Amino acid sequence: MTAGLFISFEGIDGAGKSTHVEALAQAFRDAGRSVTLTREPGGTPLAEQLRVLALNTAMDPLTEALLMFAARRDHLQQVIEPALARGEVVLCDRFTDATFAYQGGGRGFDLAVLAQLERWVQAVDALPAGQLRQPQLTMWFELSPEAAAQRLAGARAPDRFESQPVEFFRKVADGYARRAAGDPGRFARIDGSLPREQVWQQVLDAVRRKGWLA
Ligand SMILES: Nc1ncnc2c1ncn2[C@@H]1O[C@H](COP(=O)(O)OP(=O)(O)O)[C@@H](O)[C@H]1O
Ligand SMILES: Cc1cn([C@H]2C[C@H](O)[C@@H](COP(=O)(O)OP(=O)(O)O)O2)c(=O)[nH]c1=O
Repeated sequence: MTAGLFISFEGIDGAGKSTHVEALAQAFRDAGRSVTLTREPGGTPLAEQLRVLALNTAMDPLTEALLMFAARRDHLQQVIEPALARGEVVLCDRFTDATFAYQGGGRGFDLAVLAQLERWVQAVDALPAGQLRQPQLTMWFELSPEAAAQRLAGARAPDRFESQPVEFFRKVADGYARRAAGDPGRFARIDGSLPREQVWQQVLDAVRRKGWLA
C-alpha cells in the first residue's frame, strides 16, 4: 500500500500560503493520489469550534496554547491519523510550528511548556513510543511583515492575530526561524515576495525534490 504523506504550510499571516494549498492538492490528485486538505486550528467540528474561540476571544497565553493543542489532538485523532493510515496525502494549512511561532515567538510563551504539550499531543498509536507525528515536509513561506500586512489590508477582516502590529509578526517570523533551525531537513523555504507563479514553482520544486511528484 502507498505510504501516507504529511505536508504542512506555514508562515506569517498574509505570506501567501493558502493561495497554493489547493493547487498542490490538485497536483497530487492528477498524479493519482487521494488528498485530505485541512487546516489548523480546525479540521474537525470540535476543532473548528475551538478555532472560533481562539481567534476571537481574549485569553491568557497558557489558555491559548492549550486550546491550540486541544484542537490539534482532536484533528490528529479524527482526521490526520486515519488519512495517513489510508495512504493519503495530508495537506495541512498550519500545524505545530505555528504554535511555536505565534504563542512561543509572538506571545513570548514558554517554549519548554509548548515542547511538553507537543510530546503529549503528537504521540499517536501508529508510531512507536518516543516518536512524534510531525509533517514530513513543511513549506515555510517567508515574506516581510510589512509586505504581508500590505497584502492583507482590505483583503479580509482581521482576526485576533491578524490585527497585531508588525513587531508581533517579526517575533512570529523569528519563532519560525528558530523552529526551522532545529529541524532544517523538514523545512522548505519559499520566497513569498515573488509573483504567484514563481512562488508556485518553488512549492512544486520542494515536493519534486522529495521525489513525491514527477
Ligand atoms: N505571490 C503573491 N503576490 C502578491 N499577492 C499575493 C501573492 N500570493 C498571495 N497573494 C495575495 O495576498 C493575500 C494573502 O494571501 P494568502 O494566501 O491568503 O496568505 P496566508 O494564507 O499566508 O495568510 C491574498 O489576498 C492573496 O491573493
Ligand atoms: C495553528 C495555529 C494558528 N495560529 C493563528 C495564526 C493565524 O493568525 C490564525 C489562523 O490561521 P489561518 O488559518 O492561517 O488564518 P486565515 O485562514 O485567516 O489565513 O491562527 C496560532 O496562533 N497558533 C496555532 O497553533
